[in-house]
Amino acid sequence: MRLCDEVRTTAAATAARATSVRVDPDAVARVQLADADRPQLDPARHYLEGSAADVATYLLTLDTINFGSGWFPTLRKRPNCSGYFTVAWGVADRFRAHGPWSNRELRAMRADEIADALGQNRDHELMALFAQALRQLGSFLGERSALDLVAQAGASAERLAELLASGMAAYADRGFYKRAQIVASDLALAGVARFADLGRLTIFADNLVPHVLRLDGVLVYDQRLAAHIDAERLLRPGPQEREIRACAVNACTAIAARLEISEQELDHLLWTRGGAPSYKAVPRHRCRTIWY
Ligand SMILES: Nc1nc2c(c(CN[C@H]3C=C[C@H](O)[C@@H]3O)cn2[C@@H]2O[C@H](COP(=O)(O)O)[C@@H](O)[C@H]2O)c(=O)[nH]1
Repeated sequence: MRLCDEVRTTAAATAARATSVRVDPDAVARVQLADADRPQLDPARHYLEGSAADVATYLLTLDTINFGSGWFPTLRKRPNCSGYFTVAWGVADRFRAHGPWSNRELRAMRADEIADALGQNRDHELMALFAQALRQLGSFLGERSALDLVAQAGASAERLAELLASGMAAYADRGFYKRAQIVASDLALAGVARFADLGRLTIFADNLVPHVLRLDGVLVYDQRLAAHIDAERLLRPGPQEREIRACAVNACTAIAARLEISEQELDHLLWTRGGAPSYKAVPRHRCRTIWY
């Protein structure tokens, strides 16, 4: 089964038997999106000014460590930056100062080096996970560049996601493949790759999009789960956080179809909406995982 079909099938099955989360069909029908500008990458907090090859390497490097939301409250953030933007900006500044890490340097990546680049404590456990994921990327690439990998995917975002998910345990987010899918989306947003099938992608199931859907009434959490999250207690990886992500994927397939936009575009609109103060004021679920 193709990757995007696996995600949709898994999400529909998980949502159908979910016991802690349900999708409110009336709220699905009411979702409206402001005419937010088209998805774009912030050019200050992302490295977009280099050659297409270096920007592609930057985004593949960044999306390999585009996780850790369960630890973000413990990260040292840059001013006015969320956890993700702190990481994105830190990697961008490393590329501006020293250029990309070579594949050989990725294979030798240590927690100390990535922690220093991101301005974090060297003994932070997320830095060890980032280093491990980057070492995997260096081994997976071998002597290939990011653009070599894109060429191998033959203008297919789904094929690129499949190459990543089958090539690295760090991308094998079974049933969701959030980071494997977002790589193609980010490469396309940066204009360094073109894909004919971005419409095949699902949303990128993280913790922010479901949070926006919850506050907009689309996802309804049972009382115990809601109380756990509102108390800012960590959610263990497992059935409940998978139900949250699966119901978000499932709901967004329906919302995107109704609004006649792609799930990739819907994801960005909802994710961007999640950056608003009213959404940030309410706790979202925190799960310490390498998937998001
Ligand atoms: N669904 C979805 N999840 C996304 C992104 C992005 C960034 N995408 C870039 C592309 C275009 C935009 O302009 C962004 O610059 C990060 N994340 C996830 O969010 C979480 C962090 O959140 P916070 O704690 O607030 O930093 C974390 O799990 C991270 O993995 C996205 O687009 N969609």
